[in-house]
Amino acid sequence: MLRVAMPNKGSLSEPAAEILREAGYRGRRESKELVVFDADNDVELFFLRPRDIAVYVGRGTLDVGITGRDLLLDSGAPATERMQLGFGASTFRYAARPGFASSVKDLAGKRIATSFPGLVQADLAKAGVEASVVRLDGAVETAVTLGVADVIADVVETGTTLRNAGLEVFGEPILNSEAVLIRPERANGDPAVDVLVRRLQGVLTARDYVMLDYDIRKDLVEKASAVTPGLESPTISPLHDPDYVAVRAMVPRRRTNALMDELYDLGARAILVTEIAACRL
Ligand SMILES: Nc1ncnc2c1ncn2[C@@H]1O[C@H](COP(=O)(O)OP(=O)(O)OP(=O)(O)O)[C@@H](O)[C@H]1O
Ligand SMILES: O=P(O)(O)OC[C@H]1O[C@H](OP(=O)(O)OP(=O)(O)O)[C@H](O)[C@@H]1O
Ligand SMILES: [Mg+2]
Repeated sequence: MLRVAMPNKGSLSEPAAEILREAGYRGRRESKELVVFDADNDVELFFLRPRDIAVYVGRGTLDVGITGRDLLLDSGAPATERMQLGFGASTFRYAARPGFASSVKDLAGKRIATSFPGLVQADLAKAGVEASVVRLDGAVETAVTLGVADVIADVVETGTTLRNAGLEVFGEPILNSEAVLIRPERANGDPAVDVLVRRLQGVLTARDYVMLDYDIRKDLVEKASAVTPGLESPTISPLHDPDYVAVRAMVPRRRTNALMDELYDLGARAILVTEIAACRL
């Protein structure tokens, strides 16, 4: 039985539940459910605090988990990334009142508030800077207003929270984070994990690609195939009219309209886009 750690709350919990559901696993019936047994897939899901997930997986108590890269690295737990999940993207950055500092080098002797002391200590050590780290549970942006710290280091997505607190980012981002699937560092190969990874990859592919179909004159098929090479190679099918063929290929969703324009200019007609519900590459 595969034992999976899932975030029970916070911004990663809904998209994490969603990607597992799309991959064919059972979800929670209500948000207070702590353990879900999915007999059909022989999987047990444990809903835990996002911050604790790397601890459980690092100890090998649970086989895999979904958490943020920032939480994984902050924990220092012996767990590693098995795959990126394409949601929960954010940066982890220093911020202060405008003009207070321009790089980590300016932080010597200063007080830095954060919920990620592990990440901050490591960044300060790398820069050879000595500063004091004030550990807070959340809403760290307010620490500067209240005089508890000079600087904060926190998760930034849109930057709205910082702006509202009158703060500005400075220096290089400490980390680019996103949701990741993690494994114990010393894990052995596990076929059940490989199945989970393949299923999740299928979901990501179905989200990122669409299926494109079109008809084109036979003499243009090489040119058209170069525009839509597909994953391996496009499917070319004969049509009743011997001068035409039908072409079918997966294309990146974000390029759909640009590719349709290009194909139309080339002479393709009956260009159709369809969603991919699921796939296994
Ligand atoms: N605004 C955000 N955008 C993207 N990811 C975020 C955002 N806020 C937090 N995260 C990510 O969520 C994870 C932290 O989860 P956690 O549940 O501790 O905090 P949260 O999502 O801020 O929820 P809350 O503070 O309401 O409990 C980290 O990996 C962090 O990068
Ligand atoms: O750049 P933004 O789009 O504004 O998002 C970033 C904010 O979101 C999270 O806070 P959350 O609302 O989870 O509160 P918290 O600080 O208590 O965790 C994070 O800690 C930042 O404060
Ligand atoms: Mg938060």
